[in-house]
Amino acid sequence: MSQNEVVEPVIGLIGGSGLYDIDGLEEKEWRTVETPWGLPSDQLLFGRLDGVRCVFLPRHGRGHPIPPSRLNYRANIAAMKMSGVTDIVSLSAVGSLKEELPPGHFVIVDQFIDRTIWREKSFFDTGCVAHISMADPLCARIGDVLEAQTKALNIEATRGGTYLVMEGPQFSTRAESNLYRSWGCSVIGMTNMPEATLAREAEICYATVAMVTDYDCWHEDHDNVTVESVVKTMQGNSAKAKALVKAVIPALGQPRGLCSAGCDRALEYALITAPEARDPALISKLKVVAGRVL
Ligand SMILES: CSC[C@H]1O[C@H](OP(=O)(O)O)[C@H](O)[C@@H]1O
Ligand SMILES: Nc1ncnc2[nH]cnc12
Repeated sequence: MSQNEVVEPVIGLIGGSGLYDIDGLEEKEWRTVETPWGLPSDQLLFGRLDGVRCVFLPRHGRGHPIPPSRLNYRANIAAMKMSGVTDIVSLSAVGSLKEELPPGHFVIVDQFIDRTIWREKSFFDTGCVAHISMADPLCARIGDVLEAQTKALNIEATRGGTYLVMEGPQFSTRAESNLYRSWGCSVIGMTNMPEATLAREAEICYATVAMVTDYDCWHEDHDNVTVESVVKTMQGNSAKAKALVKAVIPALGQPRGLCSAGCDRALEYALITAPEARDPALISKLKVVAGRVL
């Protein structure tokens, strides 16, 4: 990868609760992509929007059969990488932890607090150890595009905010919800970690549009979150989300240089295992996500 390299972006879209397809895709084709970590949540939908190559994955599978803790996050991200994806936009339903972020509002998240405990969080393992930086876990370059396009479309959106990732599948207790509020978190959901970490390990730029569907369970003037309330609000959100996607893809899809935020070089100084101490079987799996540095 040279500093003068021209990248022809391929845009990955991960659709969350209530977002199971993309409007306006041409040359559409669902394809099975098998990875060294198994199968992703579903087939991937390949297509083009305004000539830009796109790959869509319904995070929980079509019909939403897979809960957050059982998603094969490694296969989902590896399948994106194997499909040539350079930039991922994650679309996620979230609860609001702040009065000023009402249902219908979008948050272009810039931080995470990861409270998940059951998930495989790295492609790397015994036989090849890597430590990437997660100081800035989301791609600010994609964030700039999302911010500009929400403004252009008059979508109420906030740039910046911390997404608390809980294990689920149960929603939070009120004490937990208030604890996360006291930590200054903006929104809560169950899926964006380890998705974002794995994207960074795979050197794919990743940004999240968190679409507020409810006030979780802390707000005295609002009912506690239910699946029904999430689905209902997402039905209202999905037209806006689809319009945003349609605007963002051509903006992100222009040929460019290396990512100004550096996500595409995340592994540059991350590997610590000496070549002679590496496990050949693991290295051969890792080639599809980290081949650039192996
Ligand atoms: C259906 S409510 C809970 C569910 O919705 C969110 O999913 P996603 O991030 O894929 O939109 C949340 O994280 C939970 O998985
Ligand atoms: N309140 C909430 N908690 C966790 N995940 C959510 N997804 C949508 N609303 C949520």
